[in-house]
Amino acid sequence: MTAIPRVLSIAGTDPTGGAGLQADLKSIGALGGYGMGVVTALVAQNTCGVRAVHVPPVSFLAEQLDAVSDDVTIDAVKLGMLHSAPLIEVIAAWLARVRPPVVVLDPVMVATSGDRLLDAEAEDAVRRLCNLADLVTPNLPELAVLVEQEPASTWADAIDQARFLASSSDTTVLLKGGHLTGDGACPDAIVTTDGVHEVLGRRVTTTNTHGTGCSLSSAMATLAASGLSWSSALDRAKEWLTGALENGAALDVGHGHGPVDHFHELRSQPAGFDSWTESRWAATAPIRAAVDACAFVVTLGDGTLDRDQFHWYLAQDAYYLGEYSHLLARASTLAPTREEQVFWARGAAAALEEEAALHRSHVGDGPVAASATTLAYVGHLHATSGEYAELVAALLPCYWLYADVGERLRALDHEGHAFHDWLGTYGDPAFAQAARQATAIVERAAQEAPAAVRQRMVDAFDRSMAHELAFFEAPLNQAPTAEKVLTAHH
Ligand SMILES: Nc1ncnc2c1ncn2[C@@H]1O[C@H](COP(=O)(O)OP(=O)(O)OP(=O)(O)O)[C@@H](O)[C@H]1O
Ligand SMILES: Cc1ncc(COP(=O)(O)O)c(N)n1
Repeated sequence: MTAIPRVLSIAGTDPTGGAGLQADLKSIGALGGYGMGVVTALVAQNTCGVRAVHVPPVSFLAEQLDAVSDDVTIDAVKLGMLHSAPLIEVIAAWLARVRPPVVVLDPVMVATSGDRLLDAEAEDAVRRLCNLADLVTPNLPELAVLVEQEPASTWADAIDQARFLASSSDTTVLLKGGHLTGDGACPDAIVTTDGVHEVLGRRVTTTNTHGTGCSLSSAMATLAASGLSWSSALDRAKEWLTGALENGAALDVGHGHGPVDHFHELRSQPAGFDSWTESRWAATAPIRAAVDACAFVVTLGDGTLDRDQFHWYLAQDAYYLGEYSHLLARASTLAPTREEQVFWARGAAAALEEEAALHRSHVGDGPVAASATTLAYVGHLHATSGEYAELVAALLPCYWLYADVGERLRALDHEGHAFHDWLGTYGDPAFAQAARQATAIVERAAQEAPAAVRQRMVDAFDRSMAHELAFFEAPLNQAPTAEKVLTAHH
């Protein structure tokens, strides 16, 4: 597998670019993949509806599929509009032969406009195809057809149906709550026979919903091919898609159900937008440079670090993570939305698991004597914990800096490296995603905060950055220079 996953969409077309193959290629690109496309059906449609469908001969579908797989290694496949049973048979035979490592099936049946995109007689063939897919992404009416039941009217019923499909087709189901009506939530979930990973999401008030299902499924295929688990892929895809829905109307495309903005994350911020997190990141560049240059990080990277000093650092890290978990749980308690509550609670659980793993692997059972440096960092975090915005600003550097430094350390790893077992744990895409989410939460909090709170956030963030530097310097027992770096900068 390459760093840039090669993702093939097998789908119908939408000449207005909001759904089908065109939406898939944009989604794959937006999430960092290389997109390829095989056309099942040419659809004359726009944001108002479908006008006509032209299906090339089935033999031509087979020729397109072979043209791709004879030449290119495919890391993931997304299946969208399949039109009819003969096409599905060709695709099933090709899948069985080529066996791409990731297969996502979006069982497209009816467009948002109400037009059929799948022959009614082909439903059985789609049911059988579910067995060949690693992930199936039905909306509620499609799920009902697949399990041959009435459409679920509650989320709990929908989860039961998804569990039934996961079990009967031996697959994983991404259950989508877009068709549920009700409060401000718009939940999705990864459902397996073993459990449910829910992503609550917020419902966007917009008519730009054309192609959301296509976009989500191809995003999932791309993220899975990048190494994310289905749960982590959904966390990331949902955040991206919600932003795409929020920005869709500004595209001003069509008069019906317009498209979402797949590339919203790449666009420059509107004039006058001042990113709080970016400005703190830039302002603390001297501290980040000092972290990169400090002897601990340098010798960990080149493998010459003293083992005792490494173990001392890990023990401090274990102590820190125990306390950090408490503060993440506190952020969850103070969070203004369910989504943020869940994010911090998951972070708290992950920090505890990491602490336990460190004890098992390197630290042992006994209590850790926290150093003055560690206590100072933890004390600072506690001091910010009276107010949500301030606390999350203080918590962010641990996520962001660790992901940032980890990426560079990971690049130095190789089989014979003295710290191979440790460096290999850096660069986890799920952690990078959590760091991005934490950054987005802090950005929102900063945008909404009154000036005085914003100022306290600056202080909280910058001090945490300085404590991070001191933490990295402590194992080699250098005098902490964090204070100096900060003072010199201000
Ligand atoms: N108004 C909305 N606000 C936020 N998320 C939404 C909204 N509508 C749909 N979604 C999300 O979009 C994705 C697609 O969901 P949906 O249930 O609409 O599937 P679909 O019907 O297959 O989509 P399509 O509109 O392409 O047919 C899901 O992640 C869902 O939660
Ligand atoms: C080729 C094609 N594939 C899928 C959809 C479903 O998307 P939506 O339900 O948003 O119209 C579509 N309209 N066209």
